[in-house]
Amino acid sequence: MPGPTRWTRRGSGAAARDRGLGAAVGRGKAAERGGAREDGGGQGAAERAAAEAEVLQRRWPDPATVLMTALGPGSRLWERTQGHPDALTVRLGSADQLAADGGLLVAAPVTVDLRQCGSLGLAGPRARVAGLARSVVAQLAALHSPAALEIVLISGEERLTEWSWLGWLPQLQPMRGQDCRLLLAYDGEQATARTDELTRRLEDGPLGPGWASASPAAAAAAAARHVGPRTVVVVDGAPGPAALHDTLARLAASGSAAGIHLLCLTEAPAASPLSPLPMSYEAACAASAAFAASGVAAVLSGDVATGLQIVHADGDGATSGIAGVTGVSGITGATGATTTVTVDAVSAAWAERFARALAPLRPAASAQGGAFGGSDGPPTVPLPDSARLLDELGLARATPASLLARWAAAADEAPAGGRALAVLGAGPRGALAVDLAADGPHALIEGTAGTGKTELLRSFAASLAAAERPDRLELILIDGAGAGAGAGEGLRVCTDLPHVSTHLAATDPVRMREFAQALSSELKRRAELLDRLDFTAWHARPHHGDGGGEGRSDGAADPGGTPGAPGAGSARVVAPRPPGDVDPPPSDTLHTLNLRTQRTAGAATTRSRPFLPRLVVLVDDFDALVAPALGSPGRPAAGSVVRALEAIARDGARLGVHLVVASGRPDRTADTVAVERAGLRIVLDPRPLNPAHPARHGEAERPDTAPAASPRSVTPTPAAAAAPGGDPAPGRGRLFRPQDAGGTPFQAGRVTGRIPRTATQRPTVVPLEWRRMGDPPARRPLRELGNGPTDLALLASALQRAAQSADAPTAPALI
Ligand SMILES: Nc1ncnc2c1ncn2[C@@H]1O[C@H](COP(=O)(O)OP(=O)(O)OP(=O)(O)O)[C@@H](O)[C@H]1O
Repeated sequence: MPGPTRWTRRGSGAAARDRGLGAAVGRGKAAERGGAREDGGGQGAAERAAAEAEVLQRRWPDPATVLMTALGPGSRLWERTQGHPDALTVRLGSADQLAADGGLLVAAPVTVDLRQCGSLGLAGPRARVAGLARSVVAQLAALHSPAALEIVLISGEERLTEWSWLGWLPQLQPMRGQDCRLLLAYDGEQATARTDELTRRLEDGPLGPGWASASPAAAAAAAARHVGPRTVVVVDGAPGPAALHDTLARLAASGSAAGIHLLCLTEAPAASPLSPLPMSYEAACAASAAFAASGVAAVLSGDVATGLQIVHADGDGATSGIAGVTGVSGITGATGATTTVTVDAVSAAWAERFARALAPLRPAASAQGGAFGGSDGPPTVPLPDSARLLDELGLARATPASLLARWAAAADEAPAGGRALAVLGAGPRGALAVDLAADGPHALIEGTAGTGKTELLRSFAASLAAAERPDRLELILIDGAGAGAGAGEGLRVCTDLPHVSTHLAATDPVRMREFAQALSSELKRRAELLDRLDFTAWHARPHHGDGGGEGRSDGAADPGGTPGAPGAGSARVVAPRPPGDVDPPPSDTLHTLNLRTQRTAGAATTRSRPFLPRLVVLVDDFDALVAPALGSPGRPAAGSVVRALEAIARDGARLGVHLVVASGRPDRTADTVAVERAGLRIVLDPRPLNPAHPARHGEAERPDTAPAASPRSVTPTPAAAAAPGGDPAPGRGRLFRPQDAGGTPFQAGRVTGRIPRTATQRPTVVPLEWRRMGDPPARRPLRELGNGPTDLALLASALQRAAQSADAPTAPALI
């Protein structure tokens, strides 16, 4: 950090002279001087100078123009996009300046480019420095959109009212997944949260974890290369311990390497004969370490502190001008002595009016590209510790009517053949969904023991079922470990879903072989039926007799109808699958509704078209099928089941058959076709992405660096078993789509939890206090009904009733 004694002032050789006259008077004097110059220099130079001054005024608008821009809103609103030549350049005031050709630029703007100076300190008597700071922040907010600039305030409770106008600015909304309502800090805890968020970005930036000790040259070089949105942090009397002040000082010195610029306010006597500039500057440095570390400082001057002098922290600008500062070199007065700058300042009422005008404005969606989060869509939010699938599905109160509406919408929107859409849970931008038809065709879930694979498969099944009618989507469930007596049969609870035609537990070799054979026959049947078409094309093709594609005719016109318009003939008639035994349904609900009776040959044969729903086969403990334990009952037949599944992996895409497998031992399954052909990969791993920061907020934004989160490998680690700082959080994972190397983090939605007491979704009322806006938002605690039904049971029951009223039968069981 440069010492306070190494300073350079710009703008005055006579600090005693306080212009303090306001712009109008200043302009009058300047005009006189300009007139004198005209006599000697000719009219042409004066006119050129006037025109040049006007251009400069337009380029760096004064406070009046800034306010009009917000109130309009004017065409200049948020004009400074990333890469704009004047981005992050703020006007501090105005001064008469000499043009290159000798003309006088009257009251031309004096500006500081934060990109070049890194951070800017503002020092002076409190009331005056606050007025200047308001003007600077308002310029930034008017000229830079929230997509290009975020503004953070770190202050103390004593400034609560003073900065309350910031609450209206859209730039204070958290856009990088910060865990707060607004980017504010009024106490030590909030200030620590904000500085943690900022320092993380530096650690992840070009200087890496050693950013704090990087040389000024390295920081400046990294800052020059920075692309992307910027952050201006207003530091005004930061609360908290000394360590926080040190961090702020380091941020002031090196933050620009990651696009972070501090605006540090501090109270100091105005530079005047009583307190010469060096003394005022040093007083300010002593009061604030962040101020001292700022690349450039503006110290108010004069008896009434309406002047301004600019100090460069390392003194390099002494002879050659200060990099990033315009308007102060060559300043001259009538006597030829350098003059002070007349400071820009606005009142609190001005700022309030300005900020309220911006409050309702948001950047157009087209302007958001490349902003925080890097892509279109809503801003990122931190992932919750747990998520309820039904909430993520938007089915908090799953009712048959809501499901019927969903299915009807699917018939309208989905491509021919229907969709296989599954919401996995909460993602950084809301519910995270995958479409097996579009993104798959197959999916792989990997994770060590207890990471939530079985639960995710259940949620996968439940969510697929909520998205499509049972006659358009069939589910087959396989418990690969199949230890018997319920153990290892984690998917059995899903057999209540009306879409499930068959459940196989790998316990009985005879049944397993039958199943494998039936599955292979089903593939063959589909291949024959489709002929050379693929599944979607087959459903889209015009049918003889009805003139329309099946995909549209079923359900679109009549959501309650049977798939395939009755009476339509198929080019090739293939016998529908014969009904077979199914595992005895464990559920009372199922018995009550007796939906399985619909899976009779009668139900199938009344359809004039062959029954061809999309089929998803979900397999838990796939590794146990690939490498069955010695002595496990299913071992002799496991190979036949695996071969049938591999046939799906190879040919399923064309046949409308998808595979979703979960493996706890990737080392055993890595070479299987099922794994190789999985377009969607999900890695469950409860560890924080960077163990050095267990409690990171906004990890959703982080690029993936942890080797265990690679889409191809899961390595059991002790850290996986227990996330530091608390219990392990099962269900935390990352989804890797093709061409998505970093993956998308998510918290898997739980579906076997008990229905929460709050399932009725009463509104929650939370008092919002300005001083608490920097806290994490209040979240409604999820309290489950201790002995109530599970969400899965609630959903299954609603699905059954919906299927019944839609007359949408399930496919006959495979065996
Ligand atoms: N998304 C989730 N939210 C909350 N709890 C979960 C979630 N997923 C799983 N759990 C809980 O974590 C525990 C382990 O889950 P699960 O059995 O699904 O893990 P697994 O990876 O299949 O384990 P194993 O490989 O040992 O079978 C269970 O108690 C389950 O209720």
